[in-house]
Amino acid sequence: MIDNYTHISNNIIYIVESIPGPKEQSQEYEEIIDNFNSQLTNHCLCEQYCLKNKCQCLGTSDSFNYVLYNQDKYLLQLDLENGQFCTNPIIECNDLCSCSNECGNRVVQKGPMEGLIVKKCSDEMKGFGLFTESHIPRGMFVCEYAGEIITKSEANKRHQINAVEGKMNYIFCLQEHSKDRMFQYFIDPSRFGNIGRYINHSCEPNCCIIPIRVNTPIPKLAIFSSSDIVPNTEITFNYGCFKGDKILENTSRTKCLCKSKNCMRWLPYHFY
Ligand SMILES: C[S@@+](CC[C@H](N)C(=O)[O-])C[C@H]1O[C@@H](n2cnc3c(N)ncnc32)[C@H](O)[C@@H]1O
Repeated sequence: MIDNYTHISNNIIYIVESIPGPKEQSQEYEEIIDNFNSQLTNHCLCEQYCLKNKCQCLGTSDSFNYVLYNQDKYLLQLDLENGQFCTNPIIECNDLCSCSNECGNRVVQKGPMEGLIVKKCSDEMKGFGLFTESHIPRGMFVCEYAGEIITKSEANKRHQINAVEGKMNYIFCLQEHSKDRMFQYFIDPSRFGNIGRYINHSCEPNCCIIPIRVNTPIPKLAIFSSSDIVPNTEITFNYGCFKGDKILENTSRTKCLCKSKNCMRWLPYHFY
């Protein structure tokens, strides 16, 4: 993966992809390590480009995951019936696939888009934010939200420490539902992270997070534009994208400064 970005602060270590958090004696941690080190067995035998209905990787969704935009740029496929992004699980072609590196089912694995910059937000309380210098069409892969993959108990511990020390919270919890099971992944880019760690919340965001699998069973938290974005705009997503988020007014909560018309006033709060 190519990623030419760096951090503005020397205290944060730049990683291009998520890595396991510090060693722990727990079954949950062992599962993280097992999954991190395993290769998805699913792979295709396509020649050069993958074809719908023939490709094993696309076989899990009944359409292409991405559509060609221009040259070698691809956009996330929209569900034509409702105009939303498809919610099928997305698996990209991987190291075991026989298709070429130019196959259109390889997007997130190629790294973040160019033209992203980190700068102070006009509202100082928000700290830094991620901005785009170029136009972004709807459905474009912006970057991953990469950090340490940690257990639920480590996430809770770090969350409490952040609250006591008045530090910003960077932990993102992804919940995936499969039949009657629920899977949770906790990603913390506060110490080890990529450019995605600077993305602020908005109640009317221009991006969304979509879990995408490449080589391993652990999904990448991929940030895609959910609308066309003009140059010099701040990149945002809604931090509270799952049921169970409570919009309670509470003095310990962070006031939302997104300034959107439908602002919910507080940052979403997850009970893990
Ligand atoms: C993932 S970080 C985003 C980058 C961060 N602003 C920085 O300076 O590094 C999340 C933290 O940024 C701040 N933040 C993000 N969105 C915000 C918003 N809409 N209003 C106020 N603070 C926000 C909160 O402190 C939150 O815990």
